[in-house]
Amino acid sequence: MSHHWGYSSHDGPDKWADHFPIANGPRQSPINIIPSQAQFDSSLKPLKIHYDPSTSKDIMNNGHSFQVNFLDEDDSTILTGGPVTGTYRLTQFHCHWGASDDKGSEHTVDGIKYPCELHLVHWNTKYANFGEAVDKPDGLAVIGVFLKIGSANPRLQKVLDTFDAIKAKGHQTTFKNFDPKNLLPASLNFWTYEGSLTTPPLFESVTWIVLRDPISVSSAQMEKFRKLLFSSEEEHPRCMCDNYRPPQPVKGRKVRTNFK
Ligand SMILES: NS(=O)(=O)/N=C1/NCCS1
Ligand SMILES: [Zn+2]
Repeated sequence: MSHHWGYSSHDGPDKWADHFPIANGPRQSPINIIPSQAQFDSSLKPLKIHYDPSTSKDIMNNGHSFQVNFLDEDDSTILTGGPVTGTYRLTQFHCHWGASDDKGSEHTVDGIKYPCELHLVHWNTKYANFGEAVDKPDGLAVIGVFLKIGSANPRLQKVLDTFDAIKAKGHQTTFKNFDPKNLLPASLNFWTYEGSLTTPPLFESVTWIVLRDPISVSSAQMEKFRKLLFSSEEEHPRCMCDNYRPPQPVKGRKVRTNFK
């Protein structure tokens, strides 16, 4: 039975352990990244990202975030290299953000919160599909990209333009020929560590690849994220914001980097 969870005081991150005890596990995400304590690892290979825009399918409001879904029946849109072994297929991307520009990211850097964090979710093709991979220790690889307040980002605009159509929970609309590679910063310098989903069921199945450099987003664009709703059309409207989990205990884990 799927347990209801959310981000408010009665069903938010502080309550998740009630139904998902792994919330207090040894490799939970997100974490606060401390660059001075991260270790350069020369054995890390360059991150290889091959995304085919024709695999983008639709965009939906799942009541926790917006989510862009991809066709993942073949190796058209994949991640290889970096910290991962083998081939991981992109299945979806989504974001986490705050009610104001001073918070919203899940990972933090030296305690700094960004207003938004993008997650590109990939699953290991050694497993048959996402559902098989999602709870395996090497099942997923998620690329995290920080968004920083600055000039409006034209590459986000196609996503933002769908928000009126997916305002309420459960709404979905087609979203074709979108290339998520355009949402990545110029540099693929990253921090990597072994972690978990940051939303229930919080499986400890994610190799995190957090890019060092942010992409830009304007305050006006952030205001459009905040017009989305956690609630369905029948419910009292609740603004979709502060849908982020705060940093979790590192518990001795090492964070590696591919840059000095
Ligand atoms: N935020 S997250 O990407 O770690 N959480 C997820 N839950 C299901 C697929 S990705
Ligand atoms: Zn996420």
